[in-house]
Amino acid sequence: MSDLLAEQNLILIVDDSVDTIRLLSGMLKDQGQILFATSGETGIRLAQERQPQLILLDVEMPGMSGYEVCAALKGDPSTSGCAVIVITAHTGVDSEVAALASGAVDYITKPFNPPVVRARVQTHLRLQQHNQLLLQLANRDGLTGLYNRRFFDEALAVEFERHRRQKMPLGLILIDIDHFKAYNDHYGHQGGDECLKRVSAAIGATTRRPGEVVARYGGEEFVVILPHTGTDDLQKHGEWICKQVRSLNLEHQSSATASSVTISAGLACIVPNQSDSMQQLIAAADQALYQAKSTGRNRAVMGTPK
Ligand SMILES: Nc1nc2c(ncn2[C@@H]2O[C@H](COP(=O)(O)OP(=O)(O)OP(=O)(O)O)[C@@H](O)[C@H]2O)c(=O)[nH]1
Repeated sequence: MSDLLAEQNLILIVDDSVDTIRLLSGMLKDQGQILFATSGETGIRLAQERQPQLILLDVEMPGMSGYEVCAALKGDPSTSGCAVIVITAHTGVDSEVAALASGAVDYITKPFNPPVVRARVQTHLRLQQHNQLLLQLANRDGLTGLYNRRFFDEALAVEFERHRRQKMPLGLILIDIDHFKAYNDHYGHQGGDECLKRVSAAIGATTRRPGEVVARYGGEEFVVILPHTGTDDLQKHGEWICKQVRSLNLEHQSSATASSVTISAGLACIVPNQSDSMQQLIAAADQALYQAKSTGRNRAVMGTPK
């Protein structure tokens, strides 16, 4: 494995035996950065915090067993993407089946055969890299690098349900670049693409908290999901995004609004109840965006879900 690829890998070893951790760390030190935990509970916490590509997980541990830890990792969206290889002294078919049924991708028995351990780990790290690349291609917009519409639709559905359960306000911002057709006409399509990239980067840089999503919604439209955000904070956030784009000072000679590129933003917020749908939230933000456009552009306007 090249040094560059190895640098990007995080491998978590979860085993109550410090000797085993030492042995495995020695075998795998050139395949990635090694993290370790001596209990299942600590292993899960570390996996949530650090998102390793690969976890080597002992079956027999005091407290949670390896199978329980594996099932918990697979049931949590923040760790379900980590590949788990189960380690055990048992060589029976039943334990192998139990490991695979709990969500492990592979199974290594003690005593270790170092070349076999290294080869298996390397195979799964490569598969993980391919998976990550595929996910990147499936979820990201090619031009701007922001999340795409497909990812946004899924993320909003998840957040809507979460906020319904928690009875918390969910904020949404729809953004449209002002007079972008005129920008294309004046600066050419390639110039327009460059502008889209700069504006995307500015909007993307406004995300601060876990769960916030910035996506390209369509051609020159963007969308922001803001978890746990009520109307006051949403209004402030919308105005801040408009300001960040204005601060780019991208010349726009054919804009009827300003001498530089500006955006309009439609805002909407909802504490979803059983009968509300995410389409209502999107429609309210869309209606507010229309208002922002028709009342002068270069502003953030709040809508009301109906
Ligand atoms: N360069 C470039 N242009 C795009 C892309 N996607 C959409 N567009 C252009 O974005 C423009 C959107 O124009 P309109 O929807 O008419 O709106 P507008 O000119 O921005 O005017 P207002 O929204 O009313 O301020 C169209 O000319 C599209 O061709 C893209 O990926 N690259």
